Amino acid sequence: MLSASLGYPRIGANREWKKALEKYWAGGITESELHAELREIRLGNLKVQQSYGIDVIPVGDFTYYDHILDTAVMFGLVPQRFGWDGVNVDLPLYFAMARGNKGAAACEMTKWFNTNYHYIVPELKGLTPKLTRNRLVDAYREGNQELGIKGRPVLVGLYTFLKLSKGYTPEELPGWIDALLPLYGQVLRELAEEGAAWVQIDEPILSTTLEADDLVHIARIYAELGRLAPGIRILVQTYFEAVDHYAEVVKLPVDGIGLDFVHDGGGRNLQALEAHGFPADKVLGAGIIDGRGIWRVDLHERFDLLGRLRQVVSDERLIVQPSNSLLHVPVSAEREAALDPALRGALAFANEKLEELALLVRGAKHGIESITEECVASVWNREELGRIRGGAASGAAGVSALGPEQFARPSAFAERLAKQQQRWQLPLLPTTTIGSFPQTPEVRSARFKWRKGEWSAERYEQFIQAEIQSWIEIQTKLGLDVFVHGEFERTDMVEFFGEKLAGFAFTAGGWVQSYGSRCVKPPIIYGDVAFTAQMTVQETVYAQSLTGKPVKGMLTGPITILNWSFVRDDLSREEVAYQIALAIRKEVEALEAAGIGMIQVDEPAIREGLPLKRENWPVYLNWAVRAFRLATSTVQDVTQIHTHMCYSEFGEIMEAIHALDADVISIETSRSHGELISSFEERTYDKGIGLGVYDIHSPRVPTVDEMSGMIDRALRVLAPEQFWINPDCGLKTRKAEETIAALRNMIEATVQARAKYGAAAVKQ
Ligand SMILES: CN1c2c(nc(N)[nH]c2=O)NC[C@@H]1CNc1ccc(C(=O)N[C@@H](CCC(=O)N[C@@H](CCC(=O)N[C@@H](CCC(=O)O)C(=O)O)C(=O)O)C(=O)O)cc1
Ligand SMILES: N[C@@H](CCS)C(=O)O
Ligand SMILES: [Zn+2]
Repeated sequence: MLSASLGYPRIGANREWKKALEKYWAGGITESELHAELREIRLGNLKVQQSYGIDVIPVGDFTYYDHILDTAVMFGLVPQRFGWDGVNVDLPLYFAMARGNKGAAACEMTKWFNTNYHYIVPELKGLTPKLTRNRLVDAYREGNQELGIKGRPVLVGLYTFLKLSKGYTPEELPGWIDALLPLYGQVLRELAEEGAAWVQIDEPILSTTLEADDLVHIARIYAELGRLAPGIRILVQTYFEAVDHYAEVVKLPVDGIGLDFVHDGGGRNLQALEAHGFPADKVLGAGIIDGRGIWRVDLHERFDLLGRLRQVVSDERLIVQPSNSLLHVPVSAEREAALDPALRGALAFANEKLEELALLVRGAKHGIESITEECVASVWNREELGRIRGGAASGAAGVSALGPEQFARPSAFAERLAKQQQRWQLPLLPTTTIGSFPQTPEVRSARFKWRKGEWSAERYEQFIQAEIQSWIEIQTKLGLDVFVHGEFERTDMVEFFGEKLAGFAFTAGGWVQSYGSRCVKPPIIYGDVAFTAQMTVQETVYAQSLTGKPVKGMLTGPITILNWSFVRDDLSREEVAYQIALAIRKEVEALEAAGIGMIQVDEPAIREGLPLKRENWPVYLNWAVRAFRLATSTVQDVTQIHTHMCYSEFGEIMEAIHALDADVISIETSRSHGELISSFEERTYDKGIGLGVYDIHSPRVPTVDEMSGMIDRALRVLAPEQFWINPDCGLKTRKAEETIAALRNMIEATVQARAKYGAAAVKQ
């Protein structure tokens, strides 16, 4: 029996990766310095995995931005607008695809399955693939030569890659498979020549709901790859859910299959394995340690699971591994000494997970007695955690006592709208932003000084007030219609609320990559969530005191707080969502009582939480919508509830979006080049809506014409009376100059649109 890792966090124990990239982008280090810094992190990652005694160590999972972008670039899939010479994809071009440059908009970015990791969407239209550089050979060679580690290269599977790409029709899919097969074959052959014995090919698409054709294509791909590259053994890796077609998947003509035994719909992979057996000529990669959660396992319980797997698969064909790449968890819990020891003891980040794997393999090889001490400790850890959780006031039980009126606004939308229009007298096509303004180094450093005790709370508060004041002035000068206070006091839109609500803990260094160099520090929900004190009223009321324009209160919704936190595993997610909803509702009510008449409750993660299997969608969407409504329904008709969503494909959940019953919604649209707009073609969406008119994740300032184009496209399917003009998302990642320049252009595009659509609106 061996242990394996499927991928390791790139960011470094202290986010060295992020810091190096950002220094390079800011011109602070040269390209060769960047290469040297990232090389050190990359090799360091391999060494750590080796030091935990992991037998099979992944190579090629490291990246300079995103592994899907790497795959596209490896196959020369560079969209024409970047003017590629067709020879070598250099670093500026690579980063331009991710972040945009002066001449070309960035590629789209979207959620990686149901995680908060975002990948760059490959664009295939009009392109012919070719192998540029075999980056897996480079990675394998480096590990081998520098550290003597004969790693297992990781590659995203051809079918998953194509399914996540855009720019081709369903009829063109077989042609794309044919075009990529020889290239995948060449990559694998070259790896074999370099000495790699195995390759891990990730096909998480196998864990989603598949159509009949999908399996036919997948079987053809792997039959063909086996023929093209007979010298290397292939492990097809699935994760994030059970595979629906177990018998077909394990029959694929490959040498190993990786299955997730943690996130498998309540044991479906295990049931299938026990019912159908496992082919005797294949290796099973058994994902038995949670690669997405952060709780230490009960080693006894995992050992029992391993025992059941060993009944079906012999030890020499069994590899014990995390359920998925450890990319989704922080690096090490070692830094978390400030936490309550009971909580600290129950945490397993990437390194602790590797330790758990090594222990399980040791137990299997030498008998469970060889890990008795660790088994006892693991049980004790979980008991201690239960002790500090306190008595569970179950959210669902609490919710069942709430009447239906708690989940619905007192009046229908049309009635509310009339009262809100009366109150606000907004112009046609009102302009607003999504909430955050630049979190400059000064803002972050002020917070850092306050946290370290160098600044008093009073000084920090004054600093935040000065930022708010300055941005109220900027919004006034720009001529926006609905203002925001700017969220300067927040580290992150989820972590901030986690720090203020009961039931949450937050870490010192629990960072996880979200997209590119941007990281998040998800708070940990370990106990019952409850409101303790007002969280946002002071800053919002202060901002409102400086202007006659409405200032939107700005909160994060229950589903987003849930999805972007690490969540306790002893209560259902639904119950935890209701607990959060009731806490957020208290803040909504406090804002309203303080005179704030527009309140935005952001739910950008609602789509991301959607189960991978379609049959599980209705149940999730039902409780997600109920949680949002529970948080927002007790306000008066004249109080306008806004919500916001970004970086997901929303077309499929329009009905649920409608059911949220928010008065106004803003949705990211421009980074996906306006694709969402077609979802409104049926013209059934009747509430206020702002489809983002520019991409905020790119440092590039969009032109007035580009934004006018977005407005025109949207107004082909939406009425001007319901349309709002706003950027795609919050502006915290942008510099002040970029933000002001882009908003100035947005206002200019609005002025032009009002002139163009105003007359038509009057006529209607
Ligand atoms: C809107 N999005 C969000 C997602 N998920 C979230 N949890 N939050 C989001 O806003 N998912 C979808 C999208 C896109 N994703 C992201 C994710 C992350 C960012 C982002 O800007 N991240 C920041 C980190 C923010 C933060 O918490 N900062 C802290 C700590 C700052 C820090 O590094 N301090 C230094 C010292 C500073 C000094 O001056 O000395 C240190 O600790 O070493 C803070 O503000 O206090 C990032 O930079 O990665 C955006 C979108
Ligand atoms: N209000 C948040 C939403 C981000 S999804 C912001 O503006 O940053
Ligand atoms: Zn957003």
